[in-house]
Amino acid sequence: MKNITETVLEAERITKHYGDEQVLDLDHFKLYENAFNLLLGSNGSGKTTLLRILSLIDKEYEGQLRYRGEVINKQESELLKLRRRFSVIWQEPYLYNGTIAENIGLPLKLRKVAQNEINNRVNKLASNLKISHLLKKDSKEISGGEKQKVSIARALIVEPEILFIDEPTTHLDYKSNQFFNELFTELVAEGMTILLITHDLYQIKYLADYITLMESGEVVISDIRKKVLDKDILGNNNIIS
Ligand SMILES: Nc1ncnc2c1ncn2[C@@H]1O[C@H](COP(=O)(O)OP(=O)(O)OP(=O)(O)O)[C@@H](O)[C@H]1O
Repeated sequence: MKNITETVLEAERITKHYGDEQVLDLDHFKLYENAFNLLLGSNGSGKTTLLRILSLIDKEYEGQLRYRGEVINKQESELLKLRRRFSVIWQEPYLYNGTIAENIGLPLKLRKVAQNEINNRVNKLASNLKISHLLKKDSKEISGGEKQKVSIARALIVEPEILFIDEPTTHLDYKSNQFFNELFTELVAEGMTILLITHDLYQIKYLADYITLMESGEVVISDIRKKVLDKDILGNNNIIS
């Protein structure tokens, strides 16, 4: 059993409102370093809302976040520095106008990496992800599943310290799902921290190191996989698809 001890991100007493409606009321949330962290909960329980806050995309909340023990300052320049260490893969992939190669290389371009190095890294990653045949295509010319693979490549190209993934498997076939499950597991073994929102039974039963279960904007269970599964939460069919 893996030793899960170091937290890389922590959220303390976070609340979030949309208008008058309170959608998050979290006492504490911990993201464990070098671990496969899963976030579970039924539709509307607040998972994506929490992911947007932890990945520093949404700063309209009350409470505080800590990165490696230090309180995160909400100043834009500070947030940008940290955001550059994170990547997010969304449930609905969004590609920009241009070729697939340009889409995958964009985060490196924004980080002012030289074009020949961008080309080399894009080619290598595309080959690893078995999407080299898509590189010259226009972003409007590919299927939903292919778009999701490209958005995964765009997230991985910067070799993020933390990878946030919001249910990426909707558009993927069985084999592609297996492929990415193996890939994400390897990335964690190599030192990446992953936070994955999922309803997928296989990922819950076999891939998770640490599981947090949300209900109505609150964390109701938070523990290592074995202890959570011992509580038999999977009987709640709103958690798994
Ligand atoms: N932009 C928004 N404006 C108003 N309410 C919102 C907005 N985004 C989310 N909500 C509400 O916040 C609550 C939490 O939504 P969230 O998307 O975080 O849930 P979730 O657990 O990710 O759900 P799902 O499994 O369906 O993706 C829901 O009640 C939702 O209706």
